[in-house]
Amino acid sequence: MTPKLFTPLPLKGITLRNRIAVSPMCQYQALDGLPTDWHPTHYESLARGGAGLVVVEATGVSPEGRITPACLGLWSDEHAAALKPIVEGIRSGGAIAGIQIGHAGRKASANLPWEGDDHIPAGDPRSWETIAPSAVAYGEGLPRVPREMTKADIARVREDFVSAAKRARDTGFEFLLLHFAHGYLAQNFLSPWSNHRTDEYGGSAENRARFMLETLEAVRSVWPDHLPLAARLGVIEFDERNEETLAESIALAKRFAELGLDFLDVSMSFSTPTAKIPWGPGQLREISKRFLNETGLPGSTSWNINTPALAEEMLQEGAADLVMLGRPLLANPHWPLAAARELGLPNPSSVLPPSYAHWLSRYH
Ligand SMILES: O=c1ccc2cccc(O)c2o1
Repeated sequence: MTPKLFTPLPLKGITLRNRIAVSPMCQYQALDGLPTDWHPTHYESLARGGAGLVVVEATGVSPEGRITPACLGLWSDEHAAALKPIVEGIRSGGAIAGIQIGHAGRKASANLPWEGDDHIPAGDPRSWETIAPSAVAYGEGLPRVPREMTKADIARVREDFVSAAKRARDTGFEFLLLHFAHGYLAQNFLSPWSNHRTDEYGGSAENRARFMLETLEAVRSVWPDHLPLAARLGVIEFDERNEETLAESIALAKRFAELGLDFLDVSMSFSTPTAKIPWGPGQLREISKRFLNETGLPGSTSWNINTPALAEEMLQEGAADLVMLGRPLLANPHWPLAAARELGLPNPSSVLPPSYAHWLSRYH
């Protein structure tokens, strides 16, 4: 029988050829938000390696929304045009082209992970002002206190998401993933760790979710109905209020579905350096299963899904409809071939393009 990992996944008007997605992974190779020679090769090789969906990395909806100065951006028509060859390369490799758009909030203006993974000092010409719901720093290597956002800031950033979504649409991306996780701006609004506002954007769960709800609704109005609109949501902080946070997140995901969200990627919140994250194989498996069961949304999850067998188990038990893989695909862009062989897919090399597959099935 065909392993579920290699069955197609219809999502609105598109169909993924299998359940393997390249999770958005920052490459830190951009210049002023524009792709360099690195990006087309990186993304096309992953598509040619057999993944069903390739999601381009966290892309800033504005210059100050980037995590680092080397992150991609989608704040101008020039940026959109520069991403077009990457869309075409992913498609020519046989995969669906997706993109994650976001704003880094209080984690913005940072050095590359291998160059400190910390805030660029305020006096450094490479740095920029960071903004967030409240003037509360993340801590540890990201100690800068962000400027509290005004209502005008909130409206501007929401419109930046809408503009980036329109550009992603017009550039040919067919899967849009809103970055509502990992301690970035949208998560900064949702989390009590970072949101101490006393206006309608702070306090209750409803108020803390307002930025996400308003942004989702605004993006939905410009994202084509026949294309899947997705969100990566940080559903748990791994702090003292996990059950409360999970209940709030499930209620929020149901509201997302009412507003037209088509797909949910279950991830972590990363709002505090004190989080006690239970690192390990399939660490979000049970949480993701609960989310998909209780919300009725199709979805995915990630984080240490590090073997084909684990990926297949998670799909079979309904913990995910799609697995978002990061490091396994960095280690081996042809991971789908290894998985096809391990899971016993008939003619496993068929997951690769004919120029590779033909020879892999001959001479033995
Ligand atoms: O969304 C993101 C973007 C960058 C990033 C980098 C390291 C670990 C992560 O979880 C990340 O998540």
